[in-house]
Amino acid sequence: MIKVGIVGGTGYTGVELLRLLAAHPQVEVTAITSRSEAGTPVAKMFPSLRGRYDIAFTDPAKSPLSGCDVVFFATPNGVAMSQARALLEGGARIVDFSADFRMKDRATWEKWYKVTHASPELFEQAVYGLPEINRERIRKARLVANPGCYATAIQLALLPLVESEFVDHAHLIADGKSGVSGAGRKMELGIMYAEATDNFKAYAVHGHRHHPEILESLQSLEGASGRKLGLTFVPHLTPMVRGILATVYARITRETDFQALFEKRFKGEPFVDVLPPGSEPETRWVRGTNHCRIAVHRPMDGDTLVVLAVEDNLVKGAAGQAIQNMNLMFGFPETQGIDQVALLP
Ligand SMILES: NC(=O)C1=CN([C@@H]2O[C@H](COP(=O)(O)OP(=O)(O)OC[C@H]3O[C@@H](n4cnc5c(N)ncnc54)[C@H](OP(=O)(O)O)[C@@H]3O)[C@@H](O)[C@H]2O)C=CC1
Ligand SMILES: CC(=O)N[C@@H](CCC(=O)OP(=O)(O)O)C(=O)O
Repeated sequence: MIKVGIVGGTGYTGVELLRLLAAHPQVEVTAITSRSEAGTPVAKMFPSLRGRYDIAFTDPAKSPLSGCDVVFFATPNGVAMSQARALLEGGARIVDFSADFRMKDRATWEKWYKVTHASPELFEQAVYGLPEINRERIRKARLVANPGCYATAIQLALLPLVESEFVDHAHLIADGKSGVSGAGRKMELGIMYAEATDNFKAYAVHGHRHHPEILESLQSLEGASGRKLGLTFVPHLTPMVRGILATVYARITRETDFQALFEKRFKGEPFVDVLPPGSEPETRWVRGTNHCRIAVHRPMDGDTLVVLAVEDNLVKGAAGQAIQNMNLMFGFPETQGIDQVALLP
């Protein structure tokens, strides 16, 4: 049994982490922080967790995390980078949901996040937490940077293509559609019910912060070395609560069996499911689960490959992937606590 601390337990990814950890047999959640709800019992704020958690939210300023084996930061950008060092020195391992440690090129990171990084040495040491590319490094890591939700779906859809030589790597296109929970649990005009429901829009078309994250990570793959990748990424907000559908387009330059390429790449991956030919995946096929389901298409037998990937932004895109990383870091079975089946309808 390991002791778990959560910073930011009242947000969407924090409460999703609590839901999933409630079913994990090898963890005890000993501290959950919130500045706004300090003192409130967890089960009072989230009655769905009644009978599962017998503790209250604690003010993070009261150092409730000492003695934890692992601390999850389910907090906005900027929090983990100023608190990680002390926790690591105290012996904890960290999984950060935010973007604080996701990249290696600090100048590019600072340009996108418009701050100077508070822990440059940890920025270098952190391991990017996408198990499908970094499993062995994650096992040994003390600090894991959980990828962004768009970044997870889009990279999984692109991995077999970027690692091989069958498409034009300079002109890849990724179209991302996200549910509103992707924006977090906060008051903001654009995500209010009357603004986001019965509506559909693109945003951050000029540039989204997951774009450099995706490019840097894919560029670092062994199979991609030396080749310059070009990606156009356009995110969209859809009137659903959870889920991401990523549609990726690539121009075919050499013939191969693309279905077989994807099946081979993800064979044995517990959370990536390459669907049978002709499938058109729906976000509800993965809702509440840690799966990313992928379909490979070649419309009209033409020269453009279309890859569809669905994930739950709060699970494989955040809390579930964080637990997958924790399982790897602590030598637990990789699927422990995160082998749920989606709820239909
Ligand atoms: N939503 C999603 O689908 C995804 C989110 N992420 C990332 O995960 C992180 C959390 O996202 P999400 O759950 O949506 O965010 P929310 O806005 O829903 O929740 C943020 C949480 O952090 C706490 N918090 C805020 N500021 C601070 C602070 N300065 N110090 C300590 N705690 C703080 C809040 O509680 P309180 O204010 O009471 O302290 C709250 O519990 C973000 O970095 C986000 O980018 C990553 C992938 C997907
Ligand atoms: C719908 C929506 O608003 N989604 C968020 C992405 C959430 C996420 O994963 O972003 P981080 O990099 O901050 O962790 C966005 O586009 O900003």
